[in-house]
Amino acid sequence: MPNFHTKTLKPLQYPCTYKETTFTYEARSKRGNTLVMASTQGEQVLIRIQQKEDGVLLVKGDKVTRPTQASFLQKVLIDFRDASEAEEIFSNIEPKKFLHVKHSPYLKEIEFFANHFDAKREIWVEVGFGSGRHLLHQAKKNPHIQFIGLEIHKPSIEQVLKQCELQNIDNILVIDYDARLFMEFLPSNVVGRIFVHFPVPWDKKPHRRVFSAAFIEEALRVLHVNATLELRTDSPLYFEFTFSQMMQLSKADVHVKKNAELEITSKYEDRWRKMEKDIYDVILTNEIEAAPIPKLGRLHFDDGVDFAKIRDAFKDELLRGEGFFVHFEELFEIDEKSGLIRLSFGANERNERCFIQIQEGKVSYLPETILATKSNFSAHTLIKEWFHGICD
Ligand SMILES: C[S@@+](CC[C@H](N)C(=O)[O-])C[C@H]1O[C@@H](n2cnc3c(N)ncnc32)[C@H](O)[C@@H]1O
Repeated sequence: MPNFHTKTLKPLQYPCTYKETTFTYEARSKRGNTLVMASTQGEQVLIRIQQKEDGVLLVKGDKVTRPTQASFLQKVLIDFRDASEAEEIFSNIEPKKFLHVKHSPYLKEIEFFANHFDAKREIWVEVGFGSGRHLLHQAKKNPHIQFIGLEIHKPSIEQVLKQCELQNIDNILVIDYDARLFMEFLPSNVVGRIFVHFPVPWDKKPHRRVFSAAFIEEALRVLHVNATLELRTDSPLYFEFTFSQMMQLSKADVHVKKNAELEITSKYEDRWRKMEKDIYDVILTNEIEAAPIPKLGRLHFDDGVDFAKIRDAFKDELLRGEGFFVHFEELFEIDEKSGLIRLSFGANERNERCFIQIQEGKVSYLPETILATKSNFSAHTLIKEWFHGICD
């Protein structure tokens, strides 16, 4: 992440503009950290100034506001450095130092699936596509199918997008998102096949596996009748675990194969075969048409709150619910009536890091794009109760 270190920053008068960047306000926390709200070319960026033990200030972009291009963050930091006449001790904010996943029309953000994705043709999903050999092979062989590739490893994403470009493959959408939570974003009965090939076995921490009762339930909802959820693994423990999860369904059509050949083998499969390991397939066929679900909206607050009351009651606090949590991390004050709360919340597997902005009593999330997934909604309800507990 771009950042610079300095011993001094000249205070700015807010709001002010320097070159193409506008600095709107500054907010301070009791821990001695500062946030500066900046915007450039229509993008909002929060700058975080952290007081280090040796008196040095670390200035960087806050992770919560992610501009669409890393270069915007660099620009804002350069303008802030110059506007506040900072003398850098260390810096890596000059352009061209950061590599990021290349822009591609096939790389999508979760917002796309929440608000714009229209399932016009049958969808096949591959979870954790890795080198992408299987995904690319299937996409070339089935041009009438819309593929969605889920992966959390950036170099693998980069590699598959490059192959799509080189091989003119236009029926794969790629998303950097945890597969355990992704299915919630798909409509019911639109998917023909879900491939989970050689998932990380997590033999010592089975709760981290992609497969769980909740994952199977969501997978069955998105699969159309006669469509399949397919696990391929070299781990006997993963195989037994998945099979027993499927056997807990009240009715299930499950097929099991050992050492079946596929048309294409992945890098992992090649490795296990060389080691003469057994390979297991577990294939669950969906037999039930699921009810449609509404599109996921965004979370928002209807009621106002009193910032001074919240500020006086605030402490670093962790609240837990079933499968979700809310962590109120730090409160920043802009003035008597306005401030920001930095928090993380949502599913235990994948949480949102964001701010709650309170300005003249009005409450909103920053960024505004927090989606009402099941876990986020439960956490949001807990946040509202917490506000009511303090303000009522
Ligand atoms: C062992 S590799 C297998 C890759 C590929 N399927 C193959 O057969 O070669 C597992 C892959 O799953 C990805 N992965 C792990 N957990 C994931 C999750 N929760 N959601 C999406 N992808 C995940 C990893 O980044 C990794 O690329």
